[in-house]
Amino acid sequence: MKVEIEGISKSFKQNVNFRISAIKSIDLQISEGEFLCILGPSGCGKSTLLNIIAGLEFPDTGQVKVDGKVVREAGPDRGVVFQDAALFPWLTVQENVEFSLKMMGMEKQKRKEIADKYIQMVHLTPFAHCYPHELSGGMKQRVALARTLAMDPTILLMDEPFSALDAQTRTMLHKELQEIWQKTGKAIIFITHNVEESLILADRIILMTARPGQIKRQFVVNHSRPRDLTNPKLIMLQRKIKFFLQEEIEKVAKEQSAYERTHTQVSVLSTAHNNMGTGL
Ligand SMILES: Nc1ncnc2c1ncn2[C@@H]1O[C@H](COP(=O)(O)OP(=O)(O)OP(=O)(O)O)[C@@H](O)[C@H]1O
Repeated sequence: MKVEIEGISKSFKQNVNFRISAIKSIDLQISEGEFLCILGPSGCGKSTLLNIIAGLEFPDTGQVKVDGKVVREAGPDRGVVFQDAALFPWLTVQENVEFSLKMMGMEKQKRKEIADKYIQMVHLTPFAHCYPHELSGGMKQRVALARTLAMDPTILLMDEPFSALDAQTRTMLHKELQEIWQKTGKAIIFITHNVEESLILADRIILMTARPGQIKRQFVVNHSRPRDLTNPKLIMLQRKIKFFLQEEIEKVAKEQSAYERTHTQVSVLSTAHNNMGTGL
C-alpha cells in the first residue's frame, strides 16, 4: 500500500480575526512496508499531518491518497496509536483488544484467536485478563498497539506513542516494534521529537520546519538493524539532523519571545491607560 500526500496545507481558527497556519504545501510519498519517522520542533504540525492521513482532520488544500484512493474519512486500512493508550478501564486486556472486532460483528471464537495472536506478539499473554489499572505505562501502550494491529491495518500511524515512557521501557518497545514491523510488513509513520528514537527506528526521517510545518530535509537511514547509535556514521547523521532541527527550534523560541514582548507591552500600555486619571 502506497500513501501519497499531495500539496497538503491546513490552518486553524484561533479567534474571530486570526487563523494559524499549521502545515503548508506538504508533498510526500510513503512506500509499502516503509518505516518513516516525522521529526520536528514542538507545534510544527506533525500531529496535524498524521491526523489528516488518518482521516481525522481535513486539509484546506491538497489530498492524501492511499493506494490511489483519496482519503475522505478514517478507515480500517489506517490504524492510529496515540501517546495516551486510551484503553477502556472497565475491560480487560483481552476485551480491549477484541472491542473493535466485536463492534464489527465478528464472531467470538474468531476474535479471540485474533486477539490472542496480537496479545502474544506484544508479550502480554500472562496479563490478558488484567484490567488497565493493573498495567504499567509500557504495558498499556502494548495493549494499544495490539488493539490497533488486531484490525489488520496496512499502515500504522503512531503519534509519539512512547514519549511518556521511561527510557528503559522505551528501548524495549523500540525493539518490539521493529520485530512487529518486520513480522507484519506494515508501513509505519511514526511521529517523534526525539532524534535518537528516529535513528533507531526509521528507514527515512522527514524533518519539518517550525510552523507552518513544511518539509525541510529528508534523511535516508541506510543502516542494518538493530542499530548501534555509537556507530560513527550514525553519530555523524545524528549531528547533522540535530543541527538542522536546532535551527527550527531557535525559530520557535524567537517567535515565542517576540510574542511575549508584544503582549507584555500591550498589557503595560493598557494598565497605564486604565490608571490615567487616578488621583486627579
Ligand atoms: N484543533 C485545533 N484548533 C486550533 N489550533 C490547532 C488545532 N490543532 C492544532 N492546532 C495548532 O496547530 C499547530 C500545530 O499543532 P500540532 O499539534 O499539529 O503540532 P505538533 O508538531 O504535533 O506539536 P507537538 O510536537 O507539540 O505535539 C499548533 O500551533 C496548534 O496550536
